[in-house]
Amino acid sequence: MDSFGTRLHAALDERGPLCVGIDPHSQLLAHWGLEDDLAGLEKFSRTVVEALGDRVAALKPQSAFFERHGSRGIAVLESVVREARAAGALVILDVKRGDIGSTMAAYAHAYLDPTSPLAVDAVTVSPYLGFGSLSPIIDTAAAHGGGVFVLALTSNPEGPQVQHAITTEGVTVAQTMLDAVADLNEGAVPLGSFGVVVGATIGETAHDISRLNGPILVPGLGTQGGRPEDLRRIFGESAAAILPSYSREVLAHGPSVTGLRDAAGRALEECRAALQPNVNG
Ligand SMILES: O=c1ccn([C@@H]2O[C@H](COP(=O)(O)O)[C@@H](O)[C@H]2O)c(=O)[nH]1
Repeated sequence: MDSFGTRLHAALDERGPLCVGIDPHSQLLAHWGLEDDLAGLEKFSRTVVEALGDRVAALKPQSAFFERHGSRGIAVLESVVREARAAGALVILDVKRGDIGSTMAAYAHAYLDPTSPLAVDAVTVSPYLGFGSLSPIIDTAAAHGGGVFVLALTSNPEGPQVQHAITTEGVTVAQTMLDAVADLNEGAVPLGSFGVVVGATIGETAHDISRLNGPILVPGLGTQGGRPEDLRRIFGESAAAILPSYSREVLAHGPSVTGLRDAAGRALEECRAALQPNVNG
């Protein structure tokens, strides 16, 4: 199998820069006229896959909203992942795992070993037990063509307390993570499989992402206040492998399949326009 970086590069070319999150919030289930139960969870998630699985580059189920329904919620997540991948979307499981290395090896098996029932294309991980603790999941991704997105500069207002802290090397914690991911991607063509998460809400920061050679997953758009225009301002020339991600902003247009497709189409066109190279310099 091609590497995740290669598959994502092709998906961005073919389908454009958009990831849609599958976040079955109780409020969204109610808005769709569904009960906050297993049947509601299943109907909601399957409708998103039916509407968008054949057209967006990536779908990003948020594991928490499935976990809250217990083991049967996880079973729904398994089938949603299978259906989304069969429809041609890459699946990024937003699960933000981070633990000691030996436990990370078990998470790696759960999400990135193709023999696992919950195998996906890529996962989000938290590096705040130290970047080295991620080695087992990075190795598993490399062995099986999977991807890993490392939290660097998150979209929530509390993030800078940790991520902007200055390390003993005199750079921010976030810059340390950005540099460590860049090292993993060195020389990868057309795109490395190791990405970072950088929120669209981070505003002006002096972080350098230019060496990354990997994808940047960008949540925080729409409901959290980030706008497509922020993408070029934040990423500048590193805008080549940006994967903007919307959840509630698009999901609020269901349960109509057409409503979801139209909302995703608008988001895609706005992001595409914002990421277009500025020919006038
Ligand atoms: O920095 C981060 C990392 C992850 N997220 C996740 O993305 C979605 C955002 O949902 P919206 O409805 O588009 O606000 C959600 O699953 C978060 O857990 C993030 O927001 N910020």
